[in-house]
Amino acid sequence: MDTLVIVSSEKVTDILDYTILIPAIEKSLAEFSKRTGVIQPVRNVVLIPESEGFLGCMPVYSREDDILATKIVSFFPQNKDVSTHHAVILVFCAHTGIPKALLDGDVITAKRTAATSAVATKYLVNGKPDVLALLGSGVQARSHVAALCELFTFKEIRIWNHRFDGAVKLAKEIGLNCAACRDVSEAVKNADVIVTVTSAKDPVLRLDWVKPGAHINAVGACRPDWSEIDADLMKSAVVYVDSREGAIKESGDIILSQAEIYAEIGEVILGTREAMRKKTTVFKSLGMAIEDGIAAKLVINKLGIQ
Ligand SMILES: NC(=O)C1=CN([C@@H]2O[C@H](COP(=O)(O)OP(=O)(O)OC[C@H]3O[C@@H](n4cnc5c(N)ncnc54)[C@H](O)[C@@H]3O)[C@@H](O)[C@H]2O)C=CC1
Ligand SMILES: O=C([O-])C1=[NH+]CCC1
Repeated sequence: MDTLVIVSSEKVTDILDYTILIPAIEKSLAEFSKRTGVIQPVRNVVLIPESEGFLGCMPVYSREDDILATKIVSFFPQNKDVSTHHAVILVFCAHTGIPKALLDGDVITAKRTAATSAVATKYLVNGKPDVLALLGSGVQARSHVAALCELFTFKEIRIWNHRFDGAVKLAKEIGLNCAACRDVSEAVKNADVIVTVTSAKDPVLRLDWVKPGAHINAVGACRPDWSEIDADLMKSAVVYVDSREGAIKESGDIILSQAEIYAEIGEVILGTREAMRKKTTVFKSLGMAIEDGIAAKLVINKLGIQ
């Protein structure tokens, strides 16, 4: 085996800028929805009952992008002093199958998920958004603020968390235009963009709290029996997903509510499905291996890894 290069989270952080990541993710979402050059099975998951978590394996091949890679990601929701998600991404030569690089996947997972929501918001938000509401105050909440602020200038950012001190801490980090809220209804009132990034297994966001025409990035609840969004909201919104196949197998928000999927976000980017900006829209994100593969490729290209 040729030398396998190990890429640390520090290196990934240095290289992976949203200005390059967001357009690359946009292109890869479109590529995925063309159904021609990307082979990506639905995540294979081993459940770990003791910790109510899982280990997921996410392989992908993209002919167009010359990517052969797999992410392995763990989710231990009860972790207290360490992160709840950990990941590595193994990149292979797409022509020989020789392993090339092993990258830390924590930062890539945080940034590519937020970049994906930023792309979905760009296509689905109704006009220029002033108010952003985040439900959850962990890793993804932080990366979502950074990615969304790359594309939009919010007058107000509101944070709710099931533990109020988490919301207060994040609000202080973000600064002046940001407030911690004690209730979800207060956080999302008149919000133009809402991001749900919690480890909740039951709905935290309800239909009657959401402004008609708002755009919601529903990022948590990645198991078929978990949900973050109540069924009435799911059924009344226009629902977009990253992958139809993934959503009908993994998303409790969709399975439990029986909401209809209108389109993949890649189809909107391709122009084959409409962006219903004036309606309330939900982008249900589960996370795709092609997002990890593209992000990993940006990093290894920059490092000159052949
Ligand atoms: N769609 C995607 O591509 C990805 C989705 N995720 C999901 O996003 C969510 C957030 O991930 P991270 O920020 O990395 O996790 P984190 O552990 O850093 O943050 C989780 C947040 O949820 C809150 N929380 C925990 N239990 C809760 C409950 N029962 N009800 C309400 N809030 C609760 C925590 O206080 C914390 O603010 C998770 O559901 C995770 O699985 C994570 C990575 C990728
Ligand atoms: O795509 C991803 O890496 C994940 N989605 C849900 C948990 C981790």
